[in-house]
Amino acid sequence: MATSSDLEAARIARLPDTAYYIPDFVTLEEEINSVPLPRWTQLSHRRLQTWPSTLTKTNTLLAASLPAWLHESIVSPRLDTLGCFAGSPHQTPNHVLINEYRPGQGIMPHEDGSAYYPLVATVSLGAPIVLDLYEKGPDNDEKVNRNPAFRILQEPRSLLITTNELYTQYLHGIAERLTDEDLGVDSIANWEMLGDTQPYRNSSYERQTRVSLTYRDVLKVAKVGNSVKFLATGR
Ligand SMILES: O=C(O)CCC(=O)C(=O)O
Ligand SMILES: [Fe+2]
Repeated sequence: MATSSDLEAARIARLPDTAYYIPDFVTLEEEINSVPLPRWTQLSHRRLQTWPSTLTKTNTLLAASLPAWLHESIVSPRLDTLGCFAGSPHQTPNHVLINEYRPGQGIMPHEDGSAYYPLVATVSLGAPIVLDLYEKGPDNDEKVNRNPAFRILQEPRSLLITTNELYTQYLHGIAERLTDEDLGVDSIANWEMLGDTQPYRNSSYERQTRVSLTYRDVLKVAKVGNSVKFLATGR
């Protein structure tokens, strides 16, 4: 079982502090069983699920448990064993965003911001994808460069953790492309840590549908009465 010393061994040494990459974090069987329930919000560039609910305008989570298939299933206990949320206020994730990217879809460079403890744990399912990291601009909200400062290849079934300065000082995004190119030891920060470099022998691959489960700890949680809960969840 993965423990906190495994986390140290998984640090991506070529990146600013701090990112961790663990290939084969979930098994093929677990991957197949973790296909999310149909609760998608269609965005223009991808589909999104937010569990247990979207945050309020003041970035507050209305207290509610994550559904069992997200929280009691394999992933959360494994994250707890790794100890990655040990320093966060609730010591365990309380919020999960699930993104689906079809070929050609992506997510604009952005930062996840101060609503969350500065750590995101991302489980990738279905297909590989490249995550681009950009340095922040002088006004702290625009990317400096058109080109990413770093690129991380996320294999299906892998876990990627981004935290500390990498969370606060960089933007991250996924390019809207049909093919990820220029894949190799020079351009991919976690190349030596990949479970399988075979698919990238030709230094590129055609995108297929990829799903990401991004686990976070929302700092502000409000206990709510039943009436408010009803409004928030529609149940
Ligand atoms: O799909 C990913 O790996 C990144 C998703 C992301 O940046 C987000 O949901 O904030
Ligand atoms: Fe993000």
